[in-house]
Amino acid sequence: MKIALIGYGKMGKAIEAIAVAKGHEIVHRVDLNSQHLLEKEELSKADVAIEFTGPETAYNNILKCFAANVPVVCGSTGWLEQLPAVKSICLEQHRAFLYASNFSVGVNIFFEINKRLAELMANQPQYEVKMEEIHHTQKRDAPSGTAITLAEQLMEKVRRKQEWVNDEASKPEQLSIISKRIDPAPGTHSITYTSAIDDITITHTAHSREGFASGAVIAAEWLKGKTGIFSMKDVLSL
Ligand SMILES: NC(=O)C1=CN([C@@H]2O[C@H](COP(=O)(O)OP(=O)(O)OC[C@H]3O[C@@H](n4cnc5c(N)ncnc54)[C@H](OP(=O)(O)O)[C@@H]3O)[C@@H](O)[C@H]2O)C=CC1
Ligand SMILES: O=C(O)C1=N[C@H](C(=O)O)C[C@H](O)C1
Repeated sequence: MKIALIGYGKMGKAIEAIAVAKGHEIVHRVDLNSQHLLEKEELSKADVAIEFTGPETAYNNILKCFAANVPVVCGSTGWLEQLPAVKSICLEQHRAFLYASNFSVGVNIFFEINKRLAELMANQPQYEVKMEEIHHTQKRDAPSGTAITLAEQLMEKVRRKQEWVNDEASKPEQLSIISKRIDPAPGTHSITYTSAIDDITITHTAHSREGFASGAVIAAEWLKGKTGIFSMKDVLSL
């Protein structure tokens, strides 16, 4: 498979190592100095694009992939307000798009555990709940995209929490997400339910970027030749 890597930083390089080891060809490595590779004629040489740049650039890069009719796997976080627009353009233009706030198999299983635990806690108001995420100091967005996904899943079930705040909660209906930036943490997410009697904590700790990168390559292999909007739940049949 011919892959265009849009974003050739920490993730782009980790994805390249795994893709090449699996026999894929990297046809473009796009960073800030090689924006011409996002032109239609260049991008359309790829079977699939994998986009890991950052919050300010993801939206335009995805639209460039749509313009070139290249399926796009996007892992950039911090741009979720533009996600509805991307989805409607994808459907209008019959393109292929797969977004995940976290591509690791472990975190996608953790998402399912989070939903089930939240379901069990829905009618247990004696438990207060809060979240914590820890990442390296180069991370530009807070809270992490993964933490936002976890918070949204939790609030869907635990209706006493109505909004997340990236701070200590000041109102009972707020869900606190505390963000810590400590090197070299690749990504740790915890959810803790606390009552007067006990605590329950679930934690996912990434040991490296390998899980995110290999999940993105699996997603790209899966997306090639498809049309529509997908998630890792589709890829992993969860
Ligand atoms: N969904 C997931 O599983 C994961 C998501 N992420 C997310 O992925 C994103 C990237 O993370 P990471 O690799 O650590 O970040 P880095 O800062 O290491 O890399 C970002 C790369 O994007 C490039 N870039 C910036 N702007 C553009 C642009 N307009 N077009 C093309 N390339 C551009 C940068 O180029 P230059 O070097 O020239 O500045 C750099 O190569 C973040 O949003 C992060 O949160 C990270 C890990 C896992
Ligand atoms: O920027 C990172 O590094 C990571 N970003 C993703 C996020 O915002 O959730 C996924 C992972 O935790 C690493």
